[in-house]
Amino acid sequence: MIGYFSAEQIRSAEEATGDLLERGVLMGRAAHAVAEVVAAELRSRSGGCYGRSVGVLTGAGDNGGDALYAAALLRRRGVRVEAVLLGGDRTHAAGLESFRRSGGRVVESFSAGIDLVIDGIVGLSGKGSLRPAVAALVESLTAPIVSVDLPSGVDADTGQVNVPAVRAAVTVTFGALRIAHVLAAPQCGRMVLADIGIDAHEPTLRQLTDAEVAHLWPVPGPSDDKYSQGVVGIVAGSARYPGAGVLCSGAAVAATSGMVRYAGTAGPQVLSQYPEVIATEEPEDAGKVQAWVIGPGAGTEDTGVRRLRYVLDTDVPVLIDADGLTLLARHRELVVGRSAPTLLTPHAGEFARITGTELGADRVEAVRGLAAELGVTVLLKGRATLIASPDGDVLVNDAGSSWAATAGAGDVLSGVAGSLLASGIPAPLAAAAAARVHALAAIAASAGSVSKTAGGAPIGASALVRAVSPTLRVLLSGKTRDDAAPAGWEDGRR
Ligand SMILES: NC(=O)C1=CN([C@@H]2O[C@H](COP(=O)(O)OP(=O)(O)OC[C@H]3O[C@@H](n4cnc5c(N)ncnc54)[C@H](O)[C@@H]3O)[C@@H](O)[C@H]2O)[C@@H](O)CC1
Ligand SMILES: [K+]
Repeated sequence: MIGYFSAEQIRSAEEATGDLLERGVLMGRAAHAVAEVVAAELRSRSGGCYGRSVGVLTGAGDNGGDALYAAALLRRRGVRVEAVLLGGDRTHAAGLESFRRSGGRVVESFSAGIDLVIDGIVGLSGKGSLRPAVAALVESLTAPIVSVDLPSGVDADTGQVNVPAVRAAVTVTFGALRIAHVLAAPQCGRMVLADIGIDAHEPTLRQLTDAEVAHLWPVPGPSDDKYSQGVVGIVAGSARYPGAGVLCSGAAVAATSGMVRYAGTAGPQVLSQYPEVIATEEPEDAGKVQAWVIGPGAGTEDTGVRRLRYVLDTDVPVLIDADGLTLLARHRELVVGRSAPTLLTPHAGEFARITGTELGADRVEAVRGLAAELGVTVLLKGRATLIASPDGDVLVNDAGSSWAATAGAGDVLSGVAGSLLASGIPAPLAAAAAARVHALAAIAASAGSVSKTAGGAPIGASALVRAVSPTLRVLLSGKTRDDAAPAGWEDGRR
């Protein structure tokens, strides 16, 4: 499990160190970590440290203090350092003194040809857009940037990326990851987490590791058969959108060894691609299932409402997506008080349709609010997908790429998550594990190989379905012994 913490949680953890914080020990450690990362970047980008030049941008707080102390340490390695003090006379005094003593120069603007910039404008206390003068300077930067704690202009708690904000090549943070490091991951570049001797507990957001996903993924045991592993029913696709039924069913077939039933008018198209699926026209005729997926391409007319009412009246988990969410927005009462879990998987537009208001900057609060209000699990899609349980717990998955931003990719996610629900995995974990595998499959499909992690080409959702199995093969290859289970996750299974 990877934890992400709010600014307040980080401050409390820092305060809990008492003496260390007051004596500036933590800042010294932070500066040391920044200097190490900058030195390594200089070596890899320009072949060494000595004689290279680094520009430092400082604001009015301790973030600038970290940057100035780091620059003083770099000066001792023969790096030329110059600083633009954007915080004026509120610049961190002791940091500035150390910087000056080391031979650092304070300048109005950077010399031509600097090799790298240290961004110490704002960190945890940054709020709102960067001041206009600062913004203009940030926009003019061309050298690679190492951000201290957070890329300036990115909100620590919501991950909101103001315009402009620093786009870092590397971000060095301290003690524990901040929420913005996952919600605004593309802005942060490579993350380095330095141990400065603080302990933060009970993160606001948690992300499953690949090992945890592998551990909870269902694989058939010696006494399993097609029924015992969970049967998922898919109500998706229509005469107008048969493809949604095909993609959703195909993803469900690939995700687990359990059985897939299909209910809708796209049965012939589904069967032509996946003959292992059992198809009927109506969910009432489908036979017993352990979970339902309803909505992708299913249409929003009266038959849709009737089918939605039918599946929500059952006592098995139900995943509602796409057209199902549009119908739900008009009949929210249908999910309230269900005995079995309900999982909603909206994108931002569908989320706004259900809540009646546009998603604001604070996606975590929004998704948590809807989950609590309806008593359901909500998976809000995005580059960083958020999954909120009714009890307020929030999981996150950073997709690591945006290749899955393509038509039909949501249908694939529903199919994968639905088959996990049918296998008995609790809704939040099923949603998070599905999001993780979906993201890994998108990268693999785009790269053309599961072993390649970089490069790639645009993909369609069919390629994404085909990549599910190879992705799982790699993911599950580490799942050999029960004692390889990460602590704390055994209890996650029902
Ligand atoms: N507290 C500690 O023990 C430690 C703190 N550390 C550093 O201290 C940082 C937090 O320092 P501070 O709380 O002093 O605050 P910051 O340095 O994040 O911000 C300083 C000031 O910048 C101004 N500001 C806010 N938003 C702005 C904007 N949009 N544009 C321009 N200026 C803006 C405000 O006046 C704010 O108080 C962390 O991010 C980290 O880098 C590290 O040294 C580790 C230890
Ligand atoms: K910063």
